[in-house]
Amino acid sequence: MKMPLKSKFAAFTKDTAPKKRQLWGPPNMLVDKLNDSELEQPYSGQSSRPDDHGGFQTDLPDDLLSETQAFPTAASHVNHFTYPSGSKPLPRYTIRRGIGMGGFGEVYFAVSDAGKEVALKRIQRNLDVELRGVSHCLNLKHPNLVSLHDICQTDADGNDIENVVGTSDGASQWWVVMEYIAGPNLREVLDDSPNGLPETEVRRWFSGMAAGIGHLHDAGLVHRDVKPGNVFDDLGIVKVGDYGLSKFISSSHRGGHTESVGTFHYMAPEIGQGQYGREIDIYALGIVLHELLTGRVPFDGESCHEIIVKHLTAVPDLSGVASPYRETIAKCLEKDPQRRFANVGELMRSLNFDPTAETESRAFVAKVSQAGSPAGIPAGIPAGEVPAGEVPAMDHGDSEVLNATLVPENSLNESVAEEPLARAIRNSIGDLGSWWRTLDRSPGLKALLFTAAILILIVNTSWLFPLLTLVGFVYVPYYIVRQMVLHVSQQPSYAQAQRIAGTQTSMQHGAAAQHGFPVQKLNRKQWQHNMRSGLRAKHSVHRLAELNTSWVAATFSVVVLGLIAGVVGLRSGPLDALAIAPYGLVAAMVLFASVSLLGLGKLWEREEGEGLTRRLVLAGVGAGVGAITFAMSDFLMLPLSEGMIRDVDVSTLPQTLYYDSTGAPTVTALMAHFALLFASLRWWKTVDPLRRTRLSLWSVAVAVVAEWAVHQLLPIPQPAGMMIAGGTAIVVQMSALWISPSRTNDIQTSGNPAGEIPAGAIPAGIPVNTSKNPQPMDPQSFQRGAV
Ligand SMILES: Nc1ncnc2c1ncn2[C@@H]1O[C@H](COP(=O)(O)OP(=O)(O)OP(=O)(O)O)[C@@H](O)[C@H]1O
Repeated sequence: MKMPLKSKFAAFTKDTAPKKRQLWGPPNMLVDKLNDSELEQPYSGQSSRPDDHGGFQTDLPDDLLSETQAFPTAASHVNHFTYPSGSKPLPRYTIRRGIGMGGFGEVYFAVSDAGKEVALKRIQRNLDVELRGVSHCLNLKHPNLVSLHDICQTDADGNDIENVVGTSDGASQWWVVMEYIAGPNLREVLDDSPNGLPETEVRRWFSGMAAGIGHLHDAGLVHRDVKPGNVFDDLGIVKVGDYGLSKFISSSHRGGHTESVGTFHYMAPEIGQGQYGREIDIYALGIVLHELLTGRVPFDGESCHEIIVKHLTAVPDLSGVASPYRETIAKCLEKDPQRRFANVGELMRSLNFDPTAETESRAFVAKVSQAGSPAGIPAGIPAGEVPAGEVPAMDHGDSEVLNATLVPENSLNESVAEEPLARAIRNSIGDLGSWWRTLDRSPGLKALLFTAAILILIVNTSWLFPLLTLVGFVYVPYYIVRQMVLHVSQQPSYAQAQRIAGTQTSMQHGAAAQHGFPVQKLNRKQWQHNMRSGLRAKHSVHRLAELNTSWVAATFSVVVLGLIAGVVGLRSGPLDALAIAPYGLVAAMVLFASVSLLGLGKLWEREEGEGLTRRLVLAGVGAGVGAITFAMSDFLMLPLSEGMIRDVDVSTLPQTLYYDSTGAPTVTALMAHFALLFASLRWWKTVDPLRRTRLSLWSVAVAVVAEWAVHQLLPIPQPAGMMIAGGTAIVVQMSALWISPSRTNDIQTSGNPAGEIPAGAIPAGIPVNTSKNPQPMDPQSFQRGAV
């Protein structure tokens, strides 16, 4: 049974977690509640252990627990804060209380020596912090962003470390000093509203989020962790927090970050491919909008794997969402990042947000309604009156430069960037659509305008149609070639990019590794299962480009094999057209068969497939090969009877239907022969990107033996038949896409041919899925066991 999101979070936060709203409120009140005498009790020495529910029990007194417990995510495997109230682990700041714990570490409420209230985030686990570019984040100012004040490093004794650039050693400690937000976060608000929020509230939260995230994008940053838990209500102003951090913490250490199951629900499909463009934020915004409206996320499941697969493959059910939210969410949740909104402004325009109504998202107003004014100037405030320091010192040109420098991991994404003309057309159509929707005219007048526009188009078809056809003739080949070139340039990293569902594995590995457990490898079936999800999610343009690449490779392979066969076969004897022609015929047949099989393989790579249907289709391909063989031999005037039928007495052949009086096969015999040959072999396995090795000589041998067997029933000239069968098996394997299991790292490749996980490789308590039909592991039980 599916667990509602709220319960899922509740399961993680467990019943030990108090309503977090109790923790919020005016800070002074909180400080009062948590008086120092209570808080100064030493935290160390308190034991924690897994309880029956997968949460934790603690020996801390209940009343203290109710105020100070760390709880918010599954990552809360440490259930008490390191620093008690009154301590000064960071010079100039005194900790008042712990607020909560997330994927990166603990968050404290603290007060500076001068009395400024701040939130201190202690980055745990000796993470590498790359400070290059952090200053840019620190200097961002926007009403809808939680301000980052500083990032500091202290040594083991709590002293400032002067030279902060670099990575932390074991003894030093990183701290993020940020604006303290007293209000609730959106996760808590949504947990209290299982059916979603009223529309006005939806608009307030969403426009504030969009404004903050839009500003980040303009500054060349991608948030990467947009989720309700990172959005706060600060006295009516919506603020987005936790930005930038994931960028500056070395990716090799993000295991903890992904431990929170909540994150999976907002994870764009391309993240598994290492793409971190701003489109992932647009995707997450779409998910949050759905949740704001309905109280549910569009993709939920029993396990993180199920959720990821849904992100990759499922079409969201938006039937319960009213227009225009439905269309907007659908576009945000497009699997292909290029089909989503190009930017946050476009997203907001699709919702017809009335800029004047969203007072909380004033910066967004500034951006949308005062296009051209510096981003971040609240609407209604003349630029000249903006307080000093409120205007970010960058323009859009700077943003582009920053994009290039701050989002380097997204090279894959950059290279498949939408074709400029297509983007311009798409944007224009989008703009036209939103203009039409916002056009303040009566329905009658709108209908009249619409009819007039159609009429104008019809009247002008005489020149419009040829013009568009001409443009199409130029543009379509250009588009395909562009995609091919871009795709081919990405081919070397393809196997790596296919680690989509491997994200789950990485997450499990990350969690296991963090707890010091040996990392478990997947068995072959599990690996294939995960990889197949990635293949399924591939965009059809990429599929087409791959197919083109394979076809080109097949042509080269055929030429090379043909030359080799020719050199070997014609090394002695006359070198005339009649001698060369049979090799040409065989090469042409191998090419035709390979091209057809590669095409089918591309169609079938998404599924394990149903054998019988595929064999029937293959029989059709074989019949085609036979027919063309006959036609070509006729055209080249190659006798099919001469010396090539072996082991067969011509008089025994069924002449009326299959063979003529000389024993030469008719077109029917050739068609039947190849139909039988193609249907008898599982060619889809031979061209499967997930096959065991790129070129299996065993498959080639099987094809040749099968040809020999069919030849015993329906003889054809040999060794031409065997050359066609064997040659096809070689060419398709050489040219079909192959994802190397060893390059993807996740599979157990050696020492265990059966692919089973060896007993004892996994510590007790971590569930191991060894079933024949691998089911994804449940992150909750995983973490329960792991901790
Ligand atoms: N600036 C802040 N002011 C007040 N509370 C904050 C602030 N930043 C974070 N918190 C709270 O601290 C707790 C931990 O936050 P943190 O961002 O570390 O974790 P998270 O968002 O739950 O997980 P992750 O780090 O994986 O995004 C949460 O309850 C969050 O609401």
